[in-house]
Amino acid sequence: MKLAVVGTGYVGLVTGTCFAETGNQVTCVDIDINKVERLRNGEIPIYEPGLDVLFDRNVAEGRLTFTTNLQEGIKDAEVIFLALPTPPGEDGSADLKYILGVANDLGPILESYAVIIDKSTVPVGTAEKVHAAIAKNAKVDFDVISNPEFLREGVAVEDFMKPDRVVIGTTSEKAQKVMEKLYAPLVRQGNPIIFMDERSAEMTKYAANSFLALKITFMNEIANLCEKVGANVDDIRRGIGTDSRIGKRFLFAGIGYGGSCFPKDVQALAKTSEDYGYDFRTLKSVMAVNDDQKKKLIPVVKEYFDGDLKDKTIAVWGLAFKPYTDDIREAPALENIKALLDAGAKVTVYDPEAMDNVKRLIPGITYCHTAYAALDDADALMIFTEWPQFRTPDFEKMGKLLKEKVIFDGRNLYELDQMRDNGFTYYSIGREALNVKELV
Ligand SMILES: NC(=O)c1ccc[n+]([C@@H]2O[C@H](COP(=O)([O-])OP(=O)(O)OC[C@H]3O[C@@H](n4cnc5c(N)ncnc54)[C@H](O)[C@@H]3O)[C@@H](O)[C@H]2O)c1
Ligand SMILES: O=c1ccn([C@@H]2O[C@H](COP(=O)(O)OP(=O)(O)O[C@H]3O[C@H](CO)[C@@H](O)[C@H](O)[C@H]3O)[C@@H](O)[C@H]2O)c(=O)[nH]1
Repeated sequence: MKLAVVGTGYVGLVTGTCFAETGNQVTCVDIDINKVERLRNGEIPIYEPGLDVLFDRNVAEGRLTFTTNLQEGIKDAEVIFLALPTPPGEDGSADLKYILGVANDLGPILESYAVIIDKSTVPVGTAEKVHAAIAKNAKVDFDVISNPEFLREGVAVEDFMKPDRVVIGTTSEKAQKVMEKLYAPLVRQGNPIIFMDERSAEMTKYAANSFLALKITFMNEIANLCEKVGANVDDIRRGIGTDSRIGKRFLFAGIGYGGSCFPKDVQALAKTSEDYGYDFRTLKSVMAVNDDQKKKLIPVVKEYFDGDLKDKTIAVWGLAFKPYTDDIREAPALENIKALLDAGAKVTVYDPEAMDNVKRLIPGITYCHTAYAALDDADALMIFTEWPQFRTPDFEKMGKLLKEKVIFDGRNLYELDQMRDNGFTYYSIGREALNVKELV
């Protein structure tokens, strides 16, 4: 099949590459000239494990090409994916200007029937809006359908190639047949394609992300309560996660959820609810609790240093919003680093992939080549991303480099006993009282 993918961010690039891998002819379109130039030169602008092998193969075999020209990109395409940004507008709703902008441009240049697919995360009713925008100037028949994407950054290729399910929102039988053919190679293991109407598919995506954000937030609140009552959230997680009705995944308490999706999608669903006159109380709580959770460790650090961080150097391990990505959108590390700087501290950081992205945003901090270099002469360590290389460090070396053997861990990387045995003062999330004076 001939496919066009408009937008070559995370989703567009993974969608294009994976569908080329399943034998389709794919042209990716982006307005960012530099990005298209880099892609044409064989350079992948994002860090995503496993993508490079598929990318190189499909470029080399001529199934994956790139252009900045929409008309050239969609020529003869039977399927056109819109994988464009939907950032939060000022009022929290998803901003549709990129999607509707491209939809307006598509009408006059469509030359034959095509299925136009909203791959971006878009609010209920968007397929109808995209249809109307194209129809204004279209001379040929077309369908607009919803096909939300559920991939996670860091494991995007696997999520895409072996999806738990594919959700397709369309009432057109013609479009349904095209989608069955396109997705056939990806649902071989028996995972279903679930067909529904466009509005339900659009809602499914927001419901999935909001439910996962709720699950994490609930565990973060259990963790906060554990600190008060003297219980350990790790045990609670094991104790409830083994109940198959609850499930083991997305129960890890920490420094709050971040990333390019959960924060904006929870906010957008809350805005949709407001627009339709529904008071979605759990969503409001999720947002408020997560905002507080992200800032949770700063008062603990301040109290440890008797309220004064001036002349203190805090080492930070982890900038990305989660491991295996260089994405720093809504990463808890950023807010915390700014709070440290505001309090007069110096900050030294290390992240295996995300430092270049942060350099553009936060000047005035020291970027180090290794995790240990960040500790040299620092007064304390804070951890914000659970990169595997942080899990089994050389504690003796850490103790020698740090001025004080104290760690504030937003990701619960280490066992409490292990840290006591190694002589560290160790604060984590939901495993013992965070009252500094009681612990020191
Ligand atoms: N990142 C994820 O893990 C993920 C997962 C599932 C769904 N989503 C959703 O998918 C959508 C895209 O997300 P993303 O993270 O890939 O976005 P992104 O910001 O990484 O990339 C979007 C791309 O679109 C390009 N673009 C903007 N306007 C354009 C235009 N007029 N023509 C062509 N290209 C244009 C940009 O240059 C950019 O390369 C969003 O709605 C997001 O919520 C993202
Ligand atoms: O038990 C957990 C699991 C995750 N997180 C945090 O939650 C955030 C999001 O993590 P994850 O869902 O793994 O990353 P994303 O790549 O943002 O993926 C989410 O957002 C995508 C964009 O919509 C969806 O496609 C995916 O299905 C959905 O998982 C990160 O800050 C994680 O640290 C926790 O705090 N505890």
